[in-house]
Amino acid sequence: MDPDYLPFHANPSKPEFKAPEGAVDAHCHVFGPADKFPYHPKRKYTPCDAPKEKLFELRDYLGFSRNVIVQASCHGTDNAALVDALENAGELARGVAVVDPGITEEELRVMDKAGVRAVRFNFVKRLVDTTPKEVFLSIAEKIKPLGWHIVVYFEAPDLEALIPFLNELDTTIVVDHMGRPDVTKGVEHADFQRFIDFMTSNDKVWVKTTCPERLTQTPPDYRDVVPFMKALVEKFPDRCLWGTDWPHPNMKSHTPDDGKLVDVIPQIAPTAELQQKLLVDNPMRLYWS
Ligand SMILES: O=C(O)/C=C(\C=C(/O)C(=O)O)C(=O)O
Repeated sequence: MDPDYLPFHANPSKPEFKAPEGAVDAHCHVFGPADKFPYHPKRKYTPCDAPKEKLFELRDYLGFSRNVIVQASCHGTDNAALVDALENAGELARGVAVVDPGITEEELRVMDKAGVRAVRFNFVKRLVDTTPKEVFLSIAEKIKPLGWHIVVYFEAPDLEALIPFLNELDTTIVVDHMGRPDVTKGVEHADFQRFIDFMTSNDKVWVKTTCPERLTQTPPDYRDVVPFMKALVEKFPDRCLWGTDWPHPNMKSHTPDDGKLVDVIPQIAPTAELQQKLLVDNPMRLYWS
């Protein structure tokens, strides 16, 4: 593991918040173990091993029932660890893969059978090299027959330039980590309002109200991020997802306590109805329907 990154929390606290029956951790990863699922030679970071057994143990400990496991850049387009976890979890997990443009229909069918329901387009420059938009568009065409959607990961300054490309994608789009707003600018700043306007004018766009631990300027206090998460849940209650982002790769500021992340949920979704949509209805409609 890269020496300056922190491993995931060995003993997270038990959350005070009781998630509703069937709650879904809709953004998490499995890493390695490296001796069985090696990391990509062109990766930009090396995480600590974070195997499926630890993820499923955390799921149960936090009071959740299902996972949506997202391929991370450290495994590149080798989705073997992801597929292994999906096959082990059966109906309790779905996946988001990262694929090459040359992927075959048969390879896609195998992934779909395992539980993959989306591909991920990563635009975060510290994680991946630039992929030509034509390549992403060709992948978007290939997944259409399967009915998969597209998860996108970008940083707030990139949104304006990405909008024309995102508008070309005629499928559901799910934005990771709220498009990574700069929380020092406040909810009313033009940057976050641009994201809200983008979601308002495109009902195909969903958002993950995730990663206060990455966005906060006051770790491990996440109060500066809550207004952003809460605003999205209130404005788009039927198009929000929540996740732990376990095992929290590339964290340097602190080691997130997953139990404390769960306890942020009632601050952003203060009613049982909003919690049901955020944690059960929305992810079930998108990944298990
Ligand atoms: O885990 C996350 O979702 C966030 C990060 C990493 C990745 O998503 C990835 O490697 O694909 C990050 O911001 O470093």
